[in-house]
Amino acid sequence: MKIGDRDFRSIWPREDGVSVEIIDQTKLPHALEIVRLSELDDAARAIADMWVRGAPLIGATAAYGMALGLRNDPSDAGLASAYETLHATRPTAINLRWALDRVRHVVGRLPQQERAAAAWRLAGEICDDDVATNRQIGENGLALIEAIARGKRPGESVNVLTHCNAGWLATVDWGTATAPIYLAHDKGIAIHVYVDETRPRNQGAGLTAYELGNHGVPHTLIVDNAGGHLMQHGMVDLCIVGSDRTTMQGDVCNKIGTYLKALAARDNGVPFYAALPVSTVDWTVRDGVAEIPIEQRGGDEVSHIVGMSDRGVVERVRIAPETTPVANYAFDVTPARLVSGLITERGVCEASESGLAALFPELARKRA
Ligand SMILES: CSC[C@@H](O)[C@@H](O)C(=O)COP(=O)(O)O
Repeated sequence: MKIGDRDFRSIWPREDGVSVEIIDQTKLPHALEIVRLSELDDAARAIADMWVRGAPLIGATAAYGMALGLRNDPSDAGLASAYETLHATRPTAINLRWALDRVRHVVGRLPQQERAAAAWRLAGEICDDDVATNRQIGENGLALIEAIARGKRPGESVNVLTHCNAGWLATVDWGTATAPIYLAHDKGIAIHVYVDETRPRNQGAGLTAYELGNHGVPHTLIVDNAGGHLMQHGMVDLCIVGSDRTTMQGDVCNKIGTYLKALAARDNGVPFYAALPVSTVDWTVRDGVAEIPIEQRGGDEVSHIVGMSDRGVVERVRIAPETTPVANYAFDVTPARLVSGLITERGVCEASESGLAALFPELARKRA
């Protein structure tokens, strides 16, 4: 996707063939800073400190991290240690484990001298596949938007609400929740997006609004608590969110606050979809509420806000008393019963075990 005149992916290999570059997303939307990752620890830090974030991009970065680690130590111990270092960075997004398992499975069988190059090639394939997958998710989700657009009067927009950033910055390109939006907009369908700010890290305000703005998609930033009100007043036609881990029965784990949007959507008859690649499905987990580990992050993210002052300086300010105890749950689980459907690369299915199994029989069978 474009930033200004330049086409970007969210991660790309450098021509030197020994390092990758990423956009430091903690600096957006105020500054576009590109960071080079040359070592395993660089990749681990980029994920843990959320220079890169979003489930598919975490996986892609981890795959490159394995290649960088194996370059220094291709032994079995080096492979295991790279896996563990990267796996420990963030607990909830399953794409991390998916990418690490894939690399370990492929390179673990190779002679040590071939491992780093093979991991590097595989990381590139994971990135390319992610782009194609998201584009396909976009095509499949586009049909939902087109169906709503057909019922609109001339000049009326389809209003979509999204939470957090499941855009191209969360993937390698296109995004999951945003891919259908970008395709609809590019096709000339009048579409408008309500963007939840997504406290505490404000990925909606800082990243989704930035992306949509760069692509020329009409959008409005709202506070996290506004969604229910908008839905009550018929201002939202469709909710589309991403997912960090979806269980085999269709429970959707995503950024904290997603569940409340789904409840409001159900109460107001608004369709609520999650868009995700199959790499986000955890076939080992059935009940998301009981089984998915929810990341808890530092209290500073809640007790402070970061933004650019009118003087053009990025500042961090406290909004709660110094002694106030803080809890910072980063994700929640929306039970499948509240999800209208899952938009995947193979089509849209019911959020249920049978729905997922119908689209991905080979994976459902393997895990049964
Ligand atoms: C297309 S990715 C979907 C999710 O990863 C996204 O909605 C999300 O919750 C990201 O959380 P983050 O904590 O910014 O990594």
